[in-house]
Amino acid sequence: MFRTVEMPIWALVLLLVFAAVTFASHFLFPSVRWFFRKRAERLVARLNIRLKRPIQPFKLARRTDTINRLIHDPAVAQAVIDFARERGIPEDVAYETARRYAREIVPGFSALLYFGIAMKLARWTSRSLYRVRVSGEEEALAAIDPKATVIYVLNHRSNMDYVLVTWLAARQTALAYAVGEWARRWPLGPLIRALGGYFVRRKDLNSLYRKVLARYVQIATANGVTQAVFPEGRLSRDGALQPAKLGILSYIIDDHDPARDVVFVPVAVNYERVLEDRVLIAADQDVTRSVGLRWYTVARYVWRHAQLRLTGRFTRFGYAAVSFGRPISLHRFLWQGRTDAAADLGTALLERIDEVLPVLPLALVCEALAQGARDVAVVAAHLERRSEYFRDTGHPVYHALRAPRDTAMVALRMLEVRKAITLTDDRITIPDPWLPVIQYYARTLPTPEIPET
Ligand SMILES: CCCCCCCCCCCCCCCC(=O)SCCNC(=O)CCNC(=O)[C@H](O)C(C)(C)COP(=O)(O)OP(=O)(O)OC[C@H]1O[C@@H](n2cnc3c(N)ncnc32)[C@H](O)[C@@H]1OP(=O)(O)O
Ligand SMILES: O=P(O)(O)OC[C@H](O)CO
Repeated sequence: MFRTVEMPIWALVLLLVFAAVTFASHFLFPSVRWFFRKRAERLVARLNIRLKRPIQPFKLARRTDTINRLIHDPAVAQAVIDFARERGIPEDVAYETARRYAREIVPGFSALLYFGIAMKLARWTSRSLYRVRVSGEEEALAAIDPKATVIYVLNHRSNMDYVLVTWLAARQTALAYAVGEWARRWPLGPLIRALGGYFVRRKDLNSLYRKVLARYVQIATANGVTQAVFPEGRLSRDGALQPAKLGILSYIIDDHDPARDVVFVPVAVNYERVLEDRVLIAADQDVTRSVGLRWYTVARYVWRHAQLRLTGRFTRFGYAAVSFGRPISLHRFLWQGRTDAAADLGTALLERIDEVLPVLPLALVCEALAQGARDVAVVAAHLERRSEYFRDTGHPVYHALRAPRDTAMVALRMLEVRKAITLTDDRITIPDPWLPVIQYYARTLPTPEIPET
């Protein structure tokens, strides 16, 4: 018992490492986890007093519990059996596939990360890049039944959309986004999950995957989780609004329980400078239409941006405007009787986004240029006329300065800084490679009304 034992140093080190790991996993990690859990619970309790729409217990459940709940859902269990039969594979293999899908989809949520860090970062990023303007938020949200599940429905212009809108919504609630498979890569994947985003695949979908995704969306909706969806399903490549993808909307409709209404809040976003504009335009001209954004392109951009800031040469990218439209109550929408509710809802939501799409000076200037104006006075006259028109049709119209010529000049200077135009006295020249950019911004204006014949 008390005899001395000799052992090589490497074996002693190994022994100590094992002992340390065992100690940490049995005593330290649980208490550290418990410590953070307690802190998070206290934070959630405080937040839920302040937030208009408190964070739902479902969102705070442990990720493994939600995954188990999802794969033991009766509809998923049936889909597992059907999938196994369809593919001629054993049921336990199909079951494992369903579990893999559930693990891929289900998020966790860290209130500490979301409200403590991400929202501060989102506010700083939004404000330091843009002059942020918001309209219609109070009116849109005031009349919504507090028991209803709210789904924010946004047009997709830029990766800034969710940064901006999540920060703006943080006074009301935490948003859970449907996030494309592009963000599954490390380190984005775990980060987005911890911010409550659930992953969706946009291609290679099979019946089992669809069922797992559909049930996740339905269970979250039934449990009151406030969500955010980009119905266009991807970034607009040409600046115009795209037709709605109906997947998520149809899942929500299919499981609608009149006892808990679902209210869709249209949110329209526009920028005077979309950070990815040229990448999107290039994607629009590519056969695959995929965005060729590489990490080193982003790193180079961030580096140049940092240089501009450090040398005090950075000026903000003009306006970023967010506007809230008229909400749609699903209960009332379905009550009106529909043959294709998903298609009708998708169209109605995009129309309501279009209805409140913010009108920014740079877009009006680009519209004039795209129509052939090459003189500052003509551009200014166009801006004045079109601003009035859009104001009359109920769109939020933003002007930095009152005089149309001054407003037009601010936008023209922004284009000049990018070398998208040259200004000689009052004459404007557009180098050919920049024409698509001018047309892109012109298309960010609300959809022109089709004249009656
Ligand atoms: C600095 C600090 C930052 C802080 C910040 C914090 C925020 C931290 C979060 C990050 C946030 C990131 C945010 C990323 C933003 C994106 O990644 S956007 C891209 C991902 N999101 C989306 O795509 C959402 C909208 N998309 C959908 O709903 C898609 O439809 C789906 C679900 C992905 C499926 O894809 P799909 O197959 O292309 O879908 P679709 O053609 O619409 O049809 C699917 C189903 O719809 C149904 N359907 C279709 N048409 C109809 C119809 N007419 N009637 C009835 N049903 C129909 C059917 O059930 C159909 O299934 P089948 O019966 O054919 O099998
Ligand atoms: O536009 P995509 O298809 O590249 O999807 C990327 C995401 O929508 C960006 O948020």
